Amino acid sequence: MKIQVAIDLLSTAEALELAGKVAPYVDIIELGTPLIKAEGLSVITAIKQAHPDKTVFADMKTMDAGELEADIAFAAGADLVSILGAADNSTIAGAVKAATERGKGIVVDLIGIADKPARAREVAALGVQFVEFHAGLDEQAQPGYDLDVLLSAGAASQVPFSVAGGVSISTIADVQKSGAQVAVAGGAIYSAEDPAQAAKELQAALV
Ligand SMILES: O=C([C@H](O)CO)[C@H](O)[C@H](O)COP(=O)(O)O
Repeated sequence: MKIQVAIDLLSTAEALELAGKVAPYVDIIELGTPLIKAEGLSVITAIKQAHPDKTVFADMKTMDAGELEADIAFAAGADLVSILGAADNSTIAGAVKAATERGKGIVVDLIGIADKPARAREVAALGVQFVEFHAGLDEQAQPGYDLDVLLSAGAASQVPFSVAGGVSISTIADVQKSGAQVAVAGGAIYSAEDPAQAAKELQAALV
């Protein structure tokens, strides 16, 4: 299983600093949606230039104009771009077209989707790289939030998937057991006192 650090900070300088600390322990560096909105596509270019050996994930969360939005993120240096699972199939197909032309990949984010396994199977058939079983920061903050629900849904989907929703050192083993290809960790790394150590421990917890 790969580890993806989600950088939900708000400046390119902070993102570069964090990525520099944690890069040795992660496979994928994700530029979070708030970061891209705050800094623009230039943050993608800055991170890719600093870490050309890493997979750079632009969390665009695109809902429309899939081909156009994916293409501008790829042109800026992204290797993977997220499109929302709530988008029309034509939006996802357009993004996949852009990815295919550039030799890159699309990840569909199932945030807000009720029947995640069913939608995962639909979008997998459109040629996406993998599907993200995701509970966003607001959903995680609600009483009774349970990561296990996401893990069960991912396992039931029978398509390549990632998991994002407050993954931490206490849950990463369960994420791996669920069969996920990628564990996404944001706050567990960027909010840690020592982000490099936190990322190292996540990596060390993998079997
Ligand atoms: O995608 C995310 C969220 O929508 C804000 O951009 C997070 O990066 C994702 O939820 C992972 O972060 P954590 O839940 O803090 O691990």
